[in-house]
Amino acid sequence: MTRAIQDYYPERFSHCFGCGRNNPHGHQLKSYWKGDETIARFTIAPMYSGGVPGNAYGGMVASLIDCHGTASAAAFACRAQGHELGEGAEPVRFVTASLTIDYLRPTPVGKEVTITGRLMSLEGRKVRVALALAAGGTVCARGEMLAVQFRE
Ligand SMILES: CCCCCCCCCCCCCC(=O)SCCNC(=O)CCNC(=O)[C@H](O)C(C)(C)COP(=O)(O)OP(=O)(O)OC[C@H]1O[C@@H](n2cnc3c(N)ncnc32)[C@H](O)[C@@H]1OP(=O)(O)O
Repeated sequence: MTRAIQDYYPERFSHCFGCGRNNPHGHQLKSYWKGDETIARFTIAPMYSGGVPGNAYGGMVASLIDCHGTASAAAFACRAQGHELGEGAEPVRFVTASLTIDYLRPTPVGKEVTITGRLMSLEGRKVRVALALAAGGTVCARGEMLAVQFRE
């Protein structure tokens, strides 16, 4: 299988609770290209239940959208520079400056969900990404992110 976008993050930036491959206690979300968009798949464990059993709590939904969004921003920026992840220099890294989430309907636990990302705009260090989390083909939450390229 193709390497995930997060697998290209340098070691020192791979400790994120949501998507760091070096965080054994975290979710280790993996995001991939799907055509011109990005996709991640994840099954939320029942322990992340919200107030209603069977439904995920909102922070978990936001966390998945957040980590997929920053990975997508890095991939979109890389491709816009004319190369793919893993080619040439280290990929640029992005952090979330702003994230809005619309919770449209409950997100189930124990079932695979998909998180997709679409490039909205790219302007200097700023990348805007439209995000959606769906279960069984039904969109449960939408997000919009402003990711800013990290100044090291
Ligand atoms: C945590 C560090 C990790 C680093 C590695 C990541 C690896 C990946 C790991 C996975 C990560 C998982 C994901 C996570 O959880 S990432 C963790 C959650 N996010 C953070 O902790 C980020 C905290 N914020 C910052 O560090 C700074 O504010 C950043 C770096 C974002 C910008 O500060 P910086 O001094 O660098 O730049 P700037 O202030 O000149 O702004 C630049 C431009 O952006 C515009 N702007 C800024 N904010 C907003 C806003 N809220 N709404 C609208 N616009 C905003 C601003 O007007 C300007 O526009 P323009 O005037 O140029 O047109």
